[in-house]
Amino acid sequence: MPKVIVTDPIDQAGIDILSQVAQVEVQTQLTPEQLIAAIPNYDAIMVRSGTRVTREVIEAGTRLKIIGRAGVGVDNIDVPAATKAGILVVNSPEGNTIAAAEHAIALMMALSRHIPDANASLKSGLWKRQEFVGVEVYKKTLGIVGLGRIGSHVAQIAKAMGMKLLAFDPYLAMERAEQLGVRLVDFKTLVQESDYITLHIPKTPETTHLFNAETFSLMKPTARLINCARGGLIDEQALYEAIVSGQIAGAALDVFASEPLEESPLFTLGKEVLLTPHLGASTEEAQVNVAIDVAEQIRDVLLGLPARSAVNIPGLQAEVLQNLKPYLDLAETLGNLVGQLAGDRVSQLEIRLQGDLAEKDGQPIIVAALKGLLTLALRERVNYVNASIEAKERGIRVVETRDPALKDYSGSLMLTAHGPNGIRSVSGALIGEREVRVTQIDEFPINVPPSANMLMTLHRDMPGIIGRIGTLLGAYNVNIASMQVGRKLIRGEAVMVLSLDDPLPDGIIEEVLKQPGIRDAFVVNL
Ligand SMILES: NC(=O)c1ccc[n+]([C@@H]2O[C@H](COP(=O)([O-])OP(=O)(O)OC[C@H]3O[C@@H](n4cnc5c(N)ncnc54)[C@H](O)[C@@H]3O)[C@@H](O)[C@H]2O)c1
Ligand SMILES: O=C(O)CC[C@@H](O)C(=O)O
Repeated sequence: MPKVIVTDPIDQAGIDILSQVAQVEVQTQLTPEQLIAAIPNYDAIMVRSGTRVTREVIEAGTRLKIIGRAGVGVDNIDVPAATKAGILVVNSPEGNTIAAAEHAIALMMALSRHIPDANASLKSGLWKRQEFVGVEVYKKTLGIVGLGRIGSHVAQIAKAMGMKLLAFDPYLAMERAEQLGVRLVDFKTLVQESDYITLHIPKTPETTHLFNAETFSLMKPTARLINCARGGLIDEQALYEAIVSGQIAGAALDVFASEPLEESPLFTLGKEVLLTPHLGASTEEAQVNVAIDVAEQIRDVLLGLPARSAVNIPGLQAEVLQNLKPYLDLAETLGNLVGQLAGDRVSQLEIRLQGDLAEKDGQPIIVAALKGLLTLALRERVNYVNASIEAKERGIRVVETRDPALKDYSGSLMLTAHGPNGIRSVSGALIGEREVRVTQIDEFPINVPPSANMLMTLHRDMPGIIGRIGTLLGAYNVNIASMQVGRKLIRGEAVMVLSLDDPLPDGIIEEVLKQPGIRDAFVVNL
């Protein structure tokens, strides 16, 4: 039974799902060193934001197939290292959207009305009404940086509260902003015109310290900044100085450059600063959502099914995989076959999508073909996650071409590889819905189903050749399941493909090559 380790508090609903297919161990107090020592025993790890899944953890995780992040941000996971190792990373892109958006709004309101300080003051026995006079958000301008899932929901709530909305999101279509009643502006305009600014962007090199001393100098002295997205988007020291100097009015932060936050100059400030310990996703509902969402994906992947929210194989979403599955099998088979023909160190692979297949998304089919090709060298170390990276690292140039006019099958695929054995090509198609057929090898038309043990010859078409090969295999006690010959001209060059019930014993290829008329012979395992 596979083993899954859960290293952050996860709702029981998720543990129950994992337990359907795996032995689950919950260990939420591990040090980084203890995690590295433990990880070789597990097939999957499930985390929230509390565990750092570093390169060292990934490299030690020799059995790992999947890393599940019960939440959105994957900045605590070394995704490139996981991709390189062929480990799938999945998250829950929507499970905590509402929770995070509501927390941002809660922070904005609590900051505006000094609720935490007023509460603490009253509980300490004081009745100070004058000290906690706040400001209204009605008719104020809210600048939303990042109008994705959470930013959009914040926009909807803020609109209902009577706020004017601006957004900065260079990757968003104008129509989407219009639908939400938000004016898309450049960053400087947003910073200068907003009374409140709320951040809903990922942390990337481009967004790190987006709010720094220079940004604060552009903001209104009455402006307040909310960050419920990621630590590191704000230069916290510069924020402290901007508040102390009166450059801006205040800030409410849920996330910090270093977590858990143990010391900060912001701790010394009063009601103009409001801090929560990364609680954006901490609602009962969100924790159930993300736990179920990610646990289901881990369960499915351990059962050999696709994941619906894979972070490191964009383009291979579950529905796409389901629809394309027969074609992925075809591409993988042909990739493997053409690799065996072209020899080690293929420098270029051309993938030609023909007929109806030319209308489909080529990316997953290319990945499957590369997986088939690289399986020859990398065996089980290559998969859909790392096939493209491994191909790139090996200097394999990938060329995608399309020929919708070719209608010999409803959809067919031709792969051409440049390798030490020259430029070799194979074609294949699906018979019915999902039966793979190899339909051409180099220039020779054939029609063979792939099988685990195959013998292929290139030879001169001449009487007696089929009989001699049959007799030779018989002498080695190898049973022939099916045989196909393809040729372009009578007594010209030809190809023979035999599907065998038994593996070919060592030394037989040398014997085949000695037969008259045989130009080349290969064992092919598909
Ligand atoms: N505090 C929490 O507990 C909590 C909970 C959930 C999510 N989050 C964080 O909130 C953030 C937003 O999550 P989401 O689900 O809305 O993500 P999303 O991917 O749906 O939206 C992000 C938006 O940011 C935009 N964007 C990217 N780079 C940008 C840039 N340089 N400038 C402006 N816009 C940019 C994208 O175009 C996108 O529209 C993430 O960082 C996520 O990790 C925090
Ligand atoms: O795990 C958490 O509670 C935080 C999750 C949040 O930061 C996210 O990016 O989804």
